[in-house]
Amino acid sequence: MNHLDTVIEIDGVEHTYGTGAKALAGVDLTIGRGEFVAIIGRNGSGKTTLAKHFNGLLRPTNPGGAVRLHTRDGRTVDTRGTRLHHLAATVGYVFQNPDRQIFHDTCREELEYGPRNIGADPETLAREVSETMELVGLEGREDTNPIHLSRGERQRLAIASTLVMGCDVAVIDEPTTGQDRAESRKILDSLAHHHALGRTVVIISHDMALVAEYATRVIAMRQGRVLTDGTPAEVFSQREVLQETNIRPPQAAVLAAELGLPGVLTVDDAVREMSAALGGTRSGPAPLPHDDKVS
Ligand SMILES: Nc1ncnc2c1ncn2[C@@H]1O[C@H](COP(=O)(O)OP(=O)(O)OP(=O)(O)O)[C@@H](O)[C@H]1O
Repeated sequence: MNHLDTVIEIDGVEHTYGTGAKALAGVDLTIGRGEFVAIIGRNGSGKTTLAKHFNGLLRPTNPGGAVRLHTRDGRTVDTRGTRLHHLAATVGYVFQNPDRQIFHDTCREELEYGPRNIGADPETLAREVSETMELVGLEGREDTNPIHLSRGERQRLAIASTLVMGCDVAVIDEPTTGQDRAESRKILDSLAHHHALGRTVVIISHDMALVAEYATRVIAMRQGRVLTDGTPAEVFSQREVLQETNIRPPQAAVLAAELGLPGVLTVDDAVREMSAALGGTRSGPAPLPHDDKVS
């Protein structure tokens, strides 16, 4: 990836909390424009601490560590020494608990608040609010009080209130925790629509099936360092490496690997590959002959 494509640069970053807990033990990576990145790893491996460095919510605690953002207008800003609201124009952050960032009496006011503060004119504001409500599947709920939304809808509203700011990178900490399958999918679909507009998305997730389906890049963390980093296919094929951080690849991938079908990540991939292996069509699974051995 060339320098122009880079939007976030993490350079030798360590972070030790005041309690003495060393959450990041030396991280180097770059996030490129247009990536859909999933950060994975067991509890306490440093995912949230790393993600909070992306927009200056946390800063490196080692003098040699640096986080630099490359803005759309060609500037490079170091998060150390730059005020949070300047950094927020490039990287928006959605917290794990949506209720931490919902304050207004209607969804419309919730979405209008940020852009109005940075001087959006009424016409642009109205258009952006309506486009973003549609993007997250909440169209028609503009006048609803957020307390009447389900938890999943509030999560989508919190995401929308970040996306509406037009930042280059949206970082969402555990967007699907506590959501059922259908709602998790709606949340990830919203992020996929945003990504399709050319934006960069970074999620922290424990849901490997969704990570495999939506992310273009997976960064696995272990004990404050990057354990492995690559495409979902590359990362999830390293089963022994992932075991070091207690991550099990998506079940479809594990099953397919056991059946000798590498490169499978999702249930759809598995159906297609198994169907082909059994001599069926690519459009659906062939019936399994009774005496056929598939392993
Ligand atoms: N505010 C804090 N003060 C002190 N220690 C902290 C703080 N936040 C996190 N830690 C510690 O830093 C380490 C990394 O935590 P972090 O929350 O970044 O990990 P994580 O991978 O995001 O975990 P989880 O999946 O549970 O959210 C852990 O040992 C944690 O206890």
